[in-house]
Amino acid sequence: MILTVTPNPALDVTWHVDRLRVGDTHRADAGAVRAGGKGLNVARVAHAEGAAVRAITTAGGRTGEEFAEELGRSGVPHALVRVGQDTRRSIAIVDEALGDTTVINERGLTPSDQEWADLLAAVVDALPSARVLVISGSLPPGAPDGFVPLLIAVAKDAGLPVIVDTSGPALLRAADAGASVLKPNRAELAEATGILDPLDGARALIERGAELVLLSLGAVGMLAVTASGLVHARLDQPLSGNPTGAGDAAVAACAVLYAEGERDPEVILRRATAWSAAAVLMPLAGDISPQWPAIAARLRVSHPDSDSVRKDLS
Ligand SMILES: O=P(O)(O)OC[C@@]1(O)O[C@H](CO)[C@@H](O)[C@@H]1O
Repeated sequence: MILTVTPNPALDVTWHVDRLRVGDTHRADAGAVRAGGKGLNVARVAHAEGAAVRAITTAGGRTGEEFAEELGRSGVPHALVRVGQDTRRSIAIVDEALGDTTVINERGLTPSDQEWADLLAAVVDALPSARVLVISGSLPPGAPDGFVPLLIAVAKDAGLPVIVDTSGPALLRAADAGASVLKPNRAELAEATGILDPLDGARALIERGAELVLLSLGAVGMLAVTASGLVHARLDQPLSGNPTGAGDAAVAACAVLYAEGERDPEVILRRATAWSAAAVLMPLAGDISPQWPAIAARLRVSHPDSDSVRKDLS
């Protein structure tokens, strides 16, 4: 079973508009509302692809009620820790003309010390039936610095690999704690490490203790960086659509393969890049197109040296 934990879930609202103009008034059909947050999207995608999953997260207030109802309807196996604060919202506005998406993420409200302890206990309870732990998404303001390292430690003690997709200082802490896989995008990597060169940034995470860094690069595809080398995968032609949740689909692919015992970075990178691109074709985060095997067949995969990667990324 793939166990996901989302410390800062969101009620996702997605609007589709013909053309987004800053400062203008727009009319849209009723927005689609989903129980979101990165770990929820990972669980949805893996569940839809037939994997056994369990999504653990918090829910509170009126938004939390709506979140819990939608999650119940989705059929994704889950456990909710009830908290006193309202679940935050995340707004995605898809510009149909540009094929681009603007996202506003509320920062989220801080759970109490007891609620953090309840969330940790829910994860610890589920660990015995898990084959991989996924920690995904931002942390709410005021989150304890030690929360992500503690989750990694308990999972590693139980013999499980841990995949982490987070941002800010938590990304560095996850590397220091020896996460098996980290999946930053270019901006998150530069912000967390303070290193502008993406290759040097990814290698800094490996030196700190991560085994594999999957660096998502948008239209340029994805890079797998390990202590022993580099693999690059990209599509022959980038796809346009809604990229929200594309990174979560990559994490889902990685989690499914890790749960099956796969550890080859190239195999993982191929599936992650294909699922990520297949997510862009779907209107809502948390879904991937059933066309993903055809997309996988269009991948160009290489084992480049550092200089040619840098040229590609400049
Ligand atoms: O604030 P975070 O946790 O970084 O991102 C939250 C979020 O934008 O990410 C998902 C898409 O990846 C959405 O479902 C979700 O609401």
